[in-house]
Amino acid sequence: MAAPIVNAEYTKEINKARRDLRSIISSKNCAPIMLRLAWHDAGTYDAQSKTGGPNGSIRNEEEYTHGANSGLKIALEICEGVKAKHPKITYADLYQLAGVVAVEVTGGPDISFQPGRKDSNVCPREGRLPDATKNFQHLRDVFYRMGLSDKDIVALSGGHTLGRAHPERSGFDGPWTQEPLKFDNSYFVELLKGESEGLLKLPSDKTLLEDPEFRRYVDLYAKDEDAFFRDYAESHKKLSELGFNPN
Ligand code: HEM
Ligand SMILES: N=NC(=O)c1ccncc1
Repeated sequence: MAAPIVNAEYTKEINKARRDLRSIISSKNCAPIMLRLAWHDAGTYDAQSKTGGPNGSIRNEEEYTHGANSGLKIALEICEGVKAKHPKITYADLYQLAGVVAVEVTGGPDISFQPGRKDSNVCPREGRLPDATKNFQHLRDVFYRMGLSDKDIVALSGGHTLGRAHPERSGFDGPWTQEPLKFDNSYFVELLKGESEGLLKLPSDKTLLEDPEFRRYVDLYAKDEDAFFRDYAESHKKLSELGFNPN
């Protein structure tokens, strides 16, 4: 499929869709699942083969039925309503815009959004997203494959400041923080606190404490929310533009 021409008309549609997404995500309290959707569309990227990535392919049943994507059809259906109002916007741009708005409306950092992603119906094989039961080596294997760094891995894991796990989706249960609709550095504060009644820590979260390079960033972000916001915004933008060269 061709990349959209990002002219004044397309930019106007993006701005209208951004306003619609702000209203919908705020009123439905669905920021967490919208952020997860954006991350799952982008997180399939393979830098070596230049396949996968933020291209809207997750809208296809072949991909949204992957185990790691369990529950995401809810977010896809919400996006369909916005797509119907703004048909010229690609799914690839729409999902990444939803992710940026989800962070914004929950009090997180502003993430600059560059439109122009093209859609693809080529679905990557299952298994490109990280496995919550595995450790720091697995995280490096998956994120390095995308072309991301240790700092990106820790900063982006801070996305778990939002939302919760659902037993029927992943087998895990519960929120990571006391305020799962507030984007802040509490994921890292809780990580350093250790086990807390009712709060979740995945094995893939706890592994960030075990590796000295990861641990350095956990300590920084728990202490300095501005540093977390700065690095998160940079890493989120990188993730949302994997394989995409804005003109
Ligand atoms: C580092 C590797 C990661 C692993 C292994 C992982 C794993 C998981 C799992 C198992 C869930 C629970 C799904 C459910 O039961 O609903 C989840 C939820 C979530 N993840 Fe991740 N995740 C990772 C990274 C990320 C990243 C990079 C982001 C975004 C920047 C993110 C954002 C979210 C959000 C917002 C939720 C909550 C969704 C909801 O409330 O419906 N995760 N993650
Ligand atoms: N954010 N990541 C996820 O939701 C997830 C990733 C991998 N497997 C299950 C769920």
